Amino acid sequence: MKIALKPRQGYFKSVYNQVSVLLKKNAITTLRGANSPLLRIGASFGFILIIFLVDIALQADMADSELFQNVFDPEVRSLNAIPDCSEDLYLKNSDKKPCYNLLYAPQSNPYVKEVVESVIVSSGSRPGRFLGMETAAEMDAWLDANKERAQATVFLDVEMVGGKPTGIDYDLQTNSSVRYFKNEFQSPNFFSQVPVQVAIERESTKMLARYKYGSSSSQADISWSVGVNSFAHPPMVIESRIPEFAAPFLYAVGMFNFVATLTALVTERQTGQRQGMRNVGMLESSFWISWYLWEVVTNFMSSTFIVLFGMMFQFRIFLKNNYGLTFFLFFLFQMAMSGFAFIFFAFMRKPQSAVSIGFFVYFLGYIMTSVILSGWPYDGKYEEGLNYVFYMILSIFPWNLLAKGLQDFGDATATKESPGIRWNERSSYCVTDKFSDVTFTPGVYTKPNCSMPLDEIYSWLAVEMFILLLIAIYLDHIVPNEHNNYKPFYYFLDPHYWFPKKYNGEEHFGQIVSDKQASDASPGAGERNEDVRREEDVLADKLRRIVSGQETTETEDERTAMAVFGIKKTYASPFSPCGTKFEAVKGVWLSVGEGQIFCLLGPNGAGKTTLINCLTGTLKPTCGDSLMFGYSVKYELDKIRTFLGVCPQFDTLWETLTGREHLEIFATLKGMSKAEAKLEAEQKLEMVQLSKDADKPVSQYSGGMRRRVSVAISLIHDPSVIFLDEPTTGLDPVTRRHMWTVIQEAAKGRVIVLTTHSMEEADILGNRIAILSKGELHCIGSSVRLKSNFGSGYKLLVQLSKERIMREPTHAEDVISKLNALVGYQPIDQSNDTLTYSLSHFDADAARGILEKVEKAKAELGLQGLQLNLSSLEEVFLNVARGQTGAVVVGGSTGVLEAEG
Ligand SMILES: Nc1ncnc2c1ncn2[C@@H]1O[C@H](COP(=O)(O)OP(=O)(O)OP(=O)(O)O)[C@@H](O)[C@H]1O
Repeated sequence: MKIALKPRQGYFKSVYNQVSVLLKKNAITTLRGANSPLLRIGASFGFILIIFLVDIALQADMADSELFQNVFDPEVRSLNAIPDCSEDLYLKNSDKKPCYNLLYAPQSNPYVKEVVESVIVSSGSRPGRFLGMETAAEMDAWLDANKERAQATVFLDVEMVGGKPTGIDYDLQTNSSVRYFKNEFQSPNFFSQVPVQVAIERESTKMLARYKYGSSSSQADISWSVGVNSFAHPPMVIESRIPEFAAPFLYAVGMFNFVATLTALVTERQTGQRQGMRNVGMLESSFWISWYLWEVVTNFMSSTFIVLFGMMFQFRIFLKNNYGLTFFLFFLFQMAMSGFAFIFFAFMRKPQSAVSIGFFVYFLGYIMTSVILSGWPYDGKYEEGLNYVFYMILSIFPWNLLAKGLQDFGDATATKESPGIRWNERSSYCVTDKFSDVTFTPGVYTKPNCSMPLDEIYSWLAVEMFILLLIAIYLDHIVPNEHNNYKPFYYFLDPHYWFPKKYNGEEHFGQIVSDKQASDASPGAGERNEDVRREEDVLADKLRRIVSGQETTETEDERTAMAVFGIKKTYASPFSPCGTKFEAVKGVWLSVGEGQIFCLLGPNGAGKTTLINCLTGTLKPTCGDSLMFGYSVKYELDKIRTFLGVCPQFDTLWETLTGREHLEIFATLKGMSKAEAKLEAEQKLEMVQLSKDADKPVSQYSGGMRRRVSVAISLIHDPSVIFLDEPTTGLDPVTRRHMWTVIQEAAKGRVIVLTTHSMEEADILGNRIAILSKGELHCIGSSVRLKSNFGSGYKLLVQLSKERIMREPTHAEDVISKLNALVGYQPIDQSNDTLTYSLSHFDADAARGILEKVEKAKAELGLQGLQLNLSSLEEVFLNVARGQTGAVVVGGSTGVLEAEG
């Protein structure tokens, strides 16, 4: 029958209430958890501190240089000596051949030779370091063939008048490679060109003077000494190089939030918390909105702290640029990174991988940002050729935009006089035109040869943060989740996704009926236990009546408040459609009446949890469906969830939330108001005897206490159908008995499906019991019925009088023959004075009838005692479990749906 659904809140009200409570959950778990805000604030502070210290270290390093010191009397450097190409200039060629200080030409000219020899002597060089040639072309060819072997070349053209040299023209070429040695980049001009030039000029002049005035003339004695030094100067202002190295550190702050968000999301899914919330009716929109808003809150906080700490440490990029601009850059960057975290979430199964993913993303971003900081592709040429493609592609990654923004902020505050960027200049400061066309206004920062101004960066990041969220939601639908549920990639194109198809009972159940007919006709179908077969037939008849229109899903029928029609579940990897498939549940039919507790027993791996997951909508069954109070699980799950309570096999609780907070959150998700949720939490905590510990975090609960919280959650908001998957695991005997009372109380007017490995529990609680093994139901019925069908049934134990047997040796034979006549069988065992009769073929009434007959003859036969025993459920369970190997004892049957036991 269809039950009236509880009045539901409107969609927007539901979303509002659910989002509020989910935000509260996120706030509490973050505040109390390992990802405490202290860590996030600490990350902002820590990285800004690192930037500050690195800046100080760099400034100290620069301060050693003469440039940054007061120089009153600069040191004069003598330029007389030509440095040795190997020892002073470290000219190393790859083939390790000797190097030369100077190549000269023409070597056949005696005046040239004279000049060069004087150069060698005056500069104290080794003669082997000078190589003579004939022409300039010869020297060029030598240089081409001998890389990095010569420091300089000189071609001297000697003018001759009257057989005497009167003047010299010379061409000097020097090696212009800049080399790093002696801890600095050495200027080739200073180190080689000027000394060679000075030496050639000096010795040429001396040689010309000697020939003009005669070598003995005093006029030929020319003194020549050159030295260089810089101007005396005040120290140069040491400029901060923060913009050059801060980007990776500030990017790292954003990665903290990224990893924290990813870990929290994946943990929520892996532990089953997300599914648990879905089971009580959490809307997908509430889930995503709550996470998104939570990201807004945390990223707002984190960005504010970055800016505040930056200002506290007196960084010009935070002090001189508009605060709003720096804040927005970090905030929008972090929001876009949250979008990336949501995307990774769709693919991740283990929260531990979040850190590795974080490292990978950081490393990727680090490499990319190094390129961005070199100025490409956000320069004036961004529209040229392939540049535009890279411009677009690189802009997709938020870290590149962060690096560009930081670079602009840095450039705008490069010196103490730099004005920084003001709010209303966020677009105009960046000028694409070539430098020459740019108009500079004093006090206004202008960046020439620039594209992607801050305004555009914000737009890109803002669009990204929404688009990445949409992509993440889409991926969340199409990537198989932890239960292998997923939608086809084109799901949003299917009109039924937006406007659900009206569910047609006839069409839908018609398919199940024809599948049933086909399976009945298959070989081995007749070997099923008769009770199981009868259950199937009764339910299949009901379906046929629904299909033929004689009955509707709403037809009053208390015995089938919940009816399961041929549920099958096959597990197969969606990534390998050709892989092996495994049928965990092989077509189960069963019904549970209103007010009944239905116990589902079975060995490990029998398929109990899979069946329960199919019935609660956690798993999509491969075939079949189920009606709960007239509603189809396949088509009307959202309605069913309003009257469904689920206690999963494993507790899906948040370690940092208290028992009370759990109950309040789940009650609100189920649609209760704040005040109602509070009251409900109080009542349920009392019901499971947790009131005393209600305000302790779950991390301080024992296994049994956690189990009780899970049971309490399943009882919230008066559900009509409750699934309890091993609810009493880990409870002590006293608490377990109390829990049994709770379950029995809860069963009134409801349907309870319970799985347990405790036979005692099933015996006491179960109105009906079914044993599932290897995905198939092997028996179904009351405890008594199962015991008589699958156990050794009833046994009658008769105790004879010991004294009489001693006195009259024939007495025993006499009594046995009379008893045999009364019972109708021979005893199966006779030990001392006790006879055991097997009544395995008798049902409870017949066995009781025999007991009564023997009871009446008790005095006449002089019997000491009588006992009627029934085999235990454990024996039944073992028999059925063993029965899979062929030893099942199949008993007779009476009606299936009668209220037995
Ligand atoms: N996601 C899955 N993919 C593949 N096989 C699965 C999956 N989940 C369960 N199974 C398999 O289905 C079978 C039934 O598992 P299920 O958890 O339903 O058993 P169970 O009766 O609840 O066992 P237990 O008493 O140990 O809880 C097992 O063989 C299990 O290995």
